[in-house]
Amino acid sequence: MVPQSSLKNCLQLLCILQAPKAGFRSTASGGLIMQSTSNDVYQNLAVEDWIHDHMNLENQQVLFLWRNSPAVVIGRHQNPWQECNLRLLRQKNIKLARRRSGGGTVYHDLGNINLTFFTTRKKHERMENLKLVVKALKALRPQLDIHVTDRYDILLDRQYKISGTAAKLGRTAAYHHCTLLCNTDKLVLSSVLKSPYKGLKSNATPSVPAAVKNLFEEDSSLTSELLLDAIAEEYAMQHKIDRHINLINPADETVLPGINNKAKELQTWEWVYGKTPKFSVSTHFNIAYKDSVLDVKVDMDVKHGRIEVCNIDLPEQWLPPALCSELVKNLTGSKFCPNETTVLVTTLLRACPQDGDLQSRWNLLCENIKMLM
Ligand SMILES: Nc1ncnc2c1ncn2[C@@H]1O[C@H](COP(=O)(O)OC(=O)CCCC[C@@H]2CCSS2)[C@@H](O)[C@H]1O
Repeated sequence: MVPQSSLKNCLQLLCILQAPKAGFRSTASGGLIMQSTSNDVYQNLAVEDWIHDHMNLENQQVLFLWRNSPAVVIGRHQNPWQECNLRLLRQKNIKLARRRSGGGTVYHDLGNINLTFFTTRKKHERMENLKLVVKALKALRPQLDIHVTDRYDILLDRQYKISGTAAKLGRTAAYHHCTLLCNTDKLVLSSVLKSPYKGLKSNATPSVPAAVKNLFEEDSSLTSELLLDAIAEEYAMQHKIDRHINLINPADETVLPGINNKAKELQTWEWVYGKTPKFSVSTHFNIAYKDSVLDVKVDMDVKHGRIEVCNIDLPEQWLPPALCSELVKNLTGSKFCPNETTVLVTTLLRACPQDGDLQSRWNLLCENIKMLM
């Protein structure tokens, strides 16, 4: 049985969210605080998209609070191969998401909170939002030494980053979102945000690495819940609204029509990898086989995540040139992706003479090529 009060809240939220954009009727309040019931990064980014696309923010600003299970979130114009260790992400089951705002790459887990401030484009004010966060933290723990930098990071003790910022400015609506490190796994953070890929050239936005710290390290009585409540309270006070946090389920199509399609789109390979700005890989690797060591040179141009031009340079006596050019031909046009390459090389190998020695060489070569991806 749903309690009467939460049913009422849910209906109120439904009315507010679904009021038609043009004829939106403002409530008496000038703002709304929402918190996601989901820890899925794609669903939460989809809520951001939904609010940005559907809500009239003219008389009503929104603060959206959310947390994710382990995920790496890259900026809109970034290259995931350049920014993180994709193999480690796959091994550790850490999701990779591309957001719609620009800027660098961050790591999320349940020890990190995310805050999204929605306003009209005209009222977009990153510094004000960050000052609000600092004020809330100071109200909670006055001894904290925290301040906002001119690149909109929040620093602890003048040197450790505890929050990173990015923004999306639409035609009329805008949002500013930021992280806040409370108790994130720093070992995982630093290991996943290290790229092992060599010889990569691109014009994609690079991240700006920083020394990070958790607020919990400074004061072990701090929890994500305490921080969220303190920020909601400060937001409510400054916007003169009810401090009630409206829970929102990002899978609920009755409240957020079309949300599931938005979440699906954010998970597609075409969005996450395919939106990577054009880049090139120019590298070489050694293959040790029997008594010799072979040097293999590989050059690739990758556009929309697909191999556009491919060159593999290796001695003729090691692999029949026809086979090498068949590999190059098949790689061209395919996704720069180890799974797709596995399927492709397995199919090619089936059509090959059943020669054990040749197969071993082929496997070694293909494994090394997959390691570049
Ligand atoms: N969670 C988190 N919070 C703060 N700083 C982080 C975090 N994860 C990594 N880092 C550090 O920031 C740099 C990248 O800094 P850089 O300045 O390049 O990028 C950012 O800060 C982007 C912030 C995006 C915020 C969005 C809000 C909701 S969805 S993601 C990285 O190399 C680490 O050193």
